[in-house]
Amino acid sequence: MTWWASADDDDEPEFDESSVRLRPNRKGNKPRTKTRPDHENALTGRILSVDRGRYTVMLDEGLPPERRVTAARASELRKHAVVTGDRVDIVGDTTGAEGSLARIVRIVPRVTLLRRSADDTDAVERVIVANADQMLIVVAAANPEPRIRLVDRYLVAAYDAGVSPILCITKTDLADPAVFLSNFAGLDLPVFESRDDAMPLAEISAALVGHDTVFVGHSGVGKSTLVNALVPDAHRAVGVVNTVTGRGRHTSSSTISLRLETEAGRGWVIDTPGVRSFGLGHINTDNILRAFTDLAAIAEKCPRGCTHLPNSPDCAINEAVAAGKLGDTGKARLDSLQRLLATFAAVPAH
Ligand SMILES: Nc1nc2c(ncn2[C@@H]2O[C@H](COP(=O)(O)OP(=O)(O)OP(=O)(O)O)[C@@H](O)[C@H]2O)c(=O)[nH]1
Ligand SMILES: [Zn+2]
Repeated sequence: MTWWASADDDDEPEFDESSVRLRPNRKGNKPRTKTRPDHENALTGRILSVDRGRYTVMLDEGLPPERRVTAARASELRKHAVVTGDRVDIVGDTTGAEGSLARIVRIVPRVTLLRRSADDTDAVERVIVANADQMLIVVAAANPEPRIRLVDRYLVAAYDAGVSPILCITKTDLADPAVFLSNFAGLDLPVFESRDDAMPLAEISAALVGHDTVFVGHSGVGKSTLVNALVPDAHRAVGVVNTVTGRGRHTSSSTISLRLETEAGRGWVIDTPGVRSFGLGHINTDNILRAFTDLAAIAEKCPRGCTHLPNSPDCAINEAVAAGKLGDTGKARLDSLQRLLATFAAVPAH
């Protein structure tokens, strides 16, 4: 379905994206505007960054080459979050000239939507990134100490959003990450180990080509170091965005899309310096199980409402593992699943 705003909206005043709040558990974020297919001249592009109501849009390839256009939401879209990674149609002044401002009149239906609650009890949710298909979770082997629970939260958020997680453990020069990594042995989780004097850039790049990968991780884990090594002009790109929007240096705390260029192809790195953890108030546990395809098939034989936790009566997965049917791998998988489900179960009801 296509959603259009009216053609004659005035540009909206500045609007702080962080204050856009959505009702919980709503599927997607579809603007409820009337269908107005009168934007035949609309150009489609991708939101690279958002800064207080101004969006930097990179037009699709084939359109004026990689033109970056500053745009604002048409008024009928103003209650709907438009976020980094969104694909949008824009009209009006799409020249990208200094001081020009185009209007966003349509959000192309999203493939994925990464959301978080402000905290676990928050009844509202925030949209972080649209259309990412991978999440690179960056943790340090030490300084700061890695936290299993935080990684679990990222994993739960990724599985819920239908985004494939990848783990990158940095600062392996400071500590051996083997014990920490053993916690994730049961997962289908590619793992990269990195130290700043020997970063596996070719391997990480290869995993990112052809994907939109959102990087998450606490401040200080070496995320910027990694992003700058992967995308050498990352700093320049940030500078360009700031110049175009004419705003200060606040983009360092916002989500930004950076183009990854490699000999093997291109991809997108979506840096999220401001997102430190994901509240899980909006999560649907079924989505966590769905990420464990092997176990999900067995869970079809579970009783209705089965939590699949260790004390769950007649749980088919627990029974299969206890009977040794899935071997050691199955046991590790179940341990991982149960830890993630417990992460969610620990969330207070609201
Ligand atoms: N020992 C060691 N230090 C590292 C490594 N990678 C990054 N660092 C250092 O860790 C500190 C934090 O690195 P950043 O890249 O700024 O980390 P960040 O996660 O982007 O943190 P913010 O910039 O605060 O968001 C810096 O002093 C880096 O030099 C590593 O592999 N080993
Ligand atoms: Zn079960």
